[in-house]
Amino acid sequence: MTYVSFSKDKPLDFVAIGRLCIDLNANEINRPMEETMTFTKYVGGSPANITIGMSRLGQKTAFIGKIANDQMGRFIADYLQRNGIGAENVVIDRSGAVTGLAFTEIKSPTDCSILMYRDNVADLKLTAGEVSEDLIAQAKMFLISGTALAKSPSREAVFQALHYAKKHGAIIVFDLDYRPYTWTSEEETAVYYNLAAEKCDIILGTREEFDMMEAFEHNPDHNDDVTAARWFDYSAKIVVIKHGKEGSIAYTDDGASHKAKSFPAKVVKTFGAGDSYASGFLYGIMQGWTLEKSMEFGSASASIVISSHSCSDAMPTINQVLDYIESCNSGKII
Ligand SMILES: Nc1ncnc2c1ncn2[C@@H]1O[C@H](COP(=O)(O)OP(=O)(O)OP(=O)(O)O)[C@@H](O)[C@H]1O
Ligand SMILES: O=C(O)C[C@@H](O)[C@H](O)C(=O)CO
Repeated sequence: MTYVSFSKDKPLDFVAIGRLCIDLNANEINRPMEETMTFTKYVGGSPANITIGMSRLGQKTAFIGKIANDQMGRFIADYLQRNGIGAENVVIDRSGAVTGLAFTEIKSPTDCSILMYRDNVADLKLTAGEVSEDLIAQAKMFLISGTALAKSPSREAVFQALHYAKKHGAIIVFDLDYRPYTWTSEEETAVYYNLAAEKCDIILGTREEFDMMEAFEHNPDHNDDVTAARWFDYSAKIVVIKHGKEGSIAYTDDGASHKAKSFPAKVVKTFGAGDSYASGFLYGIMQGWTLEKSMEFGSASASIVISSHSCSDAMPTINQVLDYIESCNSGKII
């Protein structure tokens, strides 16, 4: 099934731009963070998680970003290298910026939150001049993540990268990834998200994220059909609206749509669902699978990750996802 056409002769399957951070996930779970004493450190950052997921699924990947010139930055660089993710355009900050931290609070399997330390972070200091056109020219698929639009110079770096991706015919994905604490106002967010989304072939977001983008639009019922239709007037070929445990719905520019259920999960934490869903879904689209099969693969990938303590480390292989789907369909996992 071909919803989007990839340039087969390009050497890289997937390149993303945005934040490389550190997740510090509480070890003492099912309690507030005030009572948490220890954390486990993982590489994090939504676009980084998605890239790690694509790499775990056997895709040739690379990342564009900026890391701190300290132990955390070197931890991230080493992890990318160990996971086969090209880091030639991961720039080391020299201004004394730090690594973004995401402390996760797991009060219960359904009550999780993230405390993000985002002041003076290296990832938002990537400049347009540091973005490699040559690297983006090699990518079949190029992903941007909304949080990178939150501040300059990262904002300009993303728009320059979008220009390169359009120029070189990459399929452009926008994972909305709205994190309010990184923005000054919903209006500012909506303006920049909409400007970026107009250039993208595939847009993935939650109902709430699309609601934020529709601050100046008329969609009082938060209707998914209305949301999707808007983007087919621009560059979009596929629009995916995620609804948590209720599943997801995807639309294509030929008027088709498909609703997918979520898979059963022994939920440890809810976050990481979106990143793993994205890597699984995008993997399916790259293989030429149908919406239905791609959404199934993404949904199963999400259930695996939310049943795990980490996001990045838990990103599954192809066989792990296929085994999970088979186990659910045969009733071994309910
Ligand atoms: N509790 C759950 N049980 C099973 N599957 C889930 C659950 N929550 C989410 N998912 C799966 O993950 C997909 C994406 O989840 P969600 O809609 O929460 O995205 P998100 O908010 O971007 O995720 P994140 O929490 O990582 O930011 C859903 O469409 C569903 O397939
Ligand atoms: O995206 C972030 O900065 C936080 C992530 O690293 C974390 O794993 C998460 O929230 C995944 O969605």
